[in-house]
Amino acid sequence: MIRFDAVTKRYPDGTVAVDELDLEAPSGRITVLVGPSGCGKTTSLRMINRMIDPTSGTIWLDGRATADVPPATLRRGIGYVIQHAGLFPHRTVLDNVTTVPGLLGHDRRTARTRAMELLERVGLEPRMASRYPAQLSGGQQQRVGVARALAADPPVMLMDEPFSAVDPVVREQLQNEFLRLQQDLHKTIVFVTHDIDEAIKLGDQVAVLAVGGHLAQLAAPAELLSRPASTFVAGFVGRDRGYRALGFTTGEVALQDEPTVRVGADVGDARRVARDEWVLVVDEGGAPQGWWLLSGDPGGRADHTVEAARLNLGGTLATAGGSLRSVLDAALSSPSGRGVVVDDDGRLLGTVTAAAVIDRIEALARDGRSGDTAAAGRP
Ligand SMILES: Nc1ncnc2c1ncn2[C@@H]1O[C@H](COP(=O)(O)OP(=O)(O)OP(=O)(O)O)[C@@H](O)[C@H]1O
Repeated sequence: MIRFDAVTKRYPDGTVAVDELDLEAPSGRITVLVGPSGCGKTTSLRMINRMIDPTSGTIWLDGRATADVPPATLRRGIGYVIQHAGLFPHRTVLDNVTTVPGLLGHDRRTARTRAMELLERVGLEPRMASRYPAQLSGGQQQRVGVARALAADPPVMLMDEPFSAVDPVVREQLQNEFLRLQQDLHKTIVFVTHDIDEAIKLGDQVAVLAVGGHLAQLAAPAELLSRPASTFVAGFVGRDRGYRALGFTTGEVALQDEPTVRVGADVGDARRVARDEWVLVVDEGGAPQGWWLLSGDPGGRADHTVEAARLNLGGTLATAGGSLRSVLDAALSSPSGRGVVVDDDGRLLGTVTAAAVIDRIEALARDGRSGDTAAAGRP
């Protein structure tokens, strides 16, 4: 665990970047520091590995005051990833990873094998190993940065805006892979971002800092969205937070039976079972394939069967036990107005209307709770 105890950083010019900060980052979890530009996120992060020393206060790492540990020793147990990855431009990808201090003590072959494993782990193909950083995309460079930080297998990782320099699609991929990696590795991570959506997606807990290095709120993402502690946090957390909070809320919504036909069925059969002009079409295994519009059927066609090519694929699928946000989205995006809910194997369980989801949300709100806001839940 990392603990900030009344930590203040005043720079020589008098700027107070961090002011009496008290904060705990639990072991094995992701703590995100988020806040507007200049609120002291980077300063706080760099005080953990002593790139910056606090003016006053103490930072504890697993019960030891970091001020008592020589910086080089401290940093062996702390990986550090920054924006643009900070790779050595004149070294290959492989050399960038093998030359970190944690691997230096090993013989060349061991270091190389470990580096190749790490590159694979972060999703890079072996052929990338001989390239130079400039020959990689921004996203690939960030992956190398993560691999390098993991090289010494440090229990702690500090990450300063590691995914900010890439486009939104790559960014989302990197975030998802990072979460998958953390499920295996259980590192103690302190992650800095200015992007509240990234904070909410990645953090087990989120610390919102205000300019001057004050802690405005420390809470799990769902709590931050549903109960911002001040107008500053509410403003920072931003619009749509009621809807986004649903991403952390699970709750049983009663499903209705949905009549279905198979791909290739006779349109007459579809008409017989249909509840309205939309019929849900499933495959042999009962997995939903799309919706068939009866009134859109030209009639009198020779084949006159339900064809896969003419299905409406507009609706998203929700998984039973998923968030109410995903169920509501399935309902709102369905051409029939009925959201399709499937089991973990993708087989149809039933459908649900947006009205039913809203009723459920209102009932939960009436009960004064926000469903099972699991700390581990992700939107
Ligand atoms: N070496 C320095 N000397 C003087 N002031 C500094 C120094 N480094 C940072 N600051 C100031 O300390 C405050 C906090 O800076 P810091 O970089 O920690 O903020 P940040 O939240 O990470 O900002 P950003 O999101 O813009 O990177 C800012 O007002 C900054 O100008």
